[in-house]
Amino acid sequence: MSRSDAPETGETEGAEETEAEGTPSTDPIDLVGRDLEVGYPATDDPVVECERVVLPAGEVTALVGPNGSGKSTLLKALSGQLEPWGGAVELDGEDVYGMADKRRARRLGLLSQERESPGSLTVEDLVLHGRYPHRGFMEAVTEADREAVERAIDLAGVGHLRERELGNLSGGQKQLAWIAMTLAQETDVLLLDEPTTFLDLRHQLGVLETVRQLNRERGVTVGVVLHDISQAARFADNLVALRDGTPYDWGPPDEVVTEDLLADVFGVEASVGPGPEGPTIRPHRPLDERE
Ligand SMILES: Nc1ncnc2c1ncn2[C@@H]1O[C@H](COP(=O)(O)OP(=O)(O)OP(=O)(O)O)[C@@H](O)[C@H]1O
Repeated sequence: MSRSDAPETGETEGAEETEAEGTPSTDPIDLVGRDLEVGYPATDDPVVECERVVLPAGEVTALVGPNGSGKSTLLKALSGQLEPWGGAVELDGEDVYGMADKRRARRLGLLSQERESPGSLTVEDLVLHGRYPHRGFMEAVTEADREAVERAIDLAGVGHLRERELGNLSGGQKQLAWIAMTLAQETDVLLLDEPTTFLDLRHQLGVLETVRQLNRERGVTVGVVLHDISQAARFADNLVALRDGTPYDWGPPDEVVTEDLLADVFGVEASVGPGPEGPTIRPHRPLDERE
């Protein structure tokens, strides 16, 4: 990793837990991975190896890299959903894999790419699933749950779909419903794996603006996998660029997005120049002139 000092910014390692169990914190919280080795039952070797990665407190960090570079795997490991073979993940100094499941789910929300739910479930019922960490499967829905569901439905803009069954929705509509479910968890940390997949441009921008709003107004720490590096550079405070399961570089987009990165990580020859909202990437040859 070439920028070992950058993510130290804002880290509050070992800070004392001040909030009541499970209550969303108002203080931003760092999520840190150390000496991670992450693999799957079907893999002989780890597919992600990472000495150190930090999602700085109260900031938005985008994970970028080519297909298969380990972005989803790293995000799952950081979320507490895929226990690393080696190393540790800590949230504000607390071992994420040592937390009780309910506590972890109240603090870390993951929008995964792997989603399963009965097609007969309505959008509103799906969003209510996001409240289970707060009330347990057997407990009655409270007024607080109802209010959180309404907030999440409103933020994701799926009010008009609330009675619709998932099985009858388009890919983009389903995506928004899953985003609403994740938002209903109301966690300190929000981890989103390709939240803009299936969405048209208006909804892509809407989802990213909503995430930014939660970050700005509630101090939510965000980790997000985005495929469009230009969009990631405009949107995020920090980028982590992965190559072959290992961070190649990390830091502010202006520093990370370089011609070397595009060549070494993405295999693309392009020039990078300053732009009004972040680096501008111009491929050396238009796509239609390539072989
Ligand atoms: N469930 C699994 N079992 C075995 N190997 C897996 C599993 N999921 C992912 N992998 C492997 O782990 C590596 C990293 O995959 P991962 O999905 O994390 O990459 P990614 O950067 O998110 O890719 P993409 O951009 O295509 O979504 C790949 O080689 C992939 O084949």
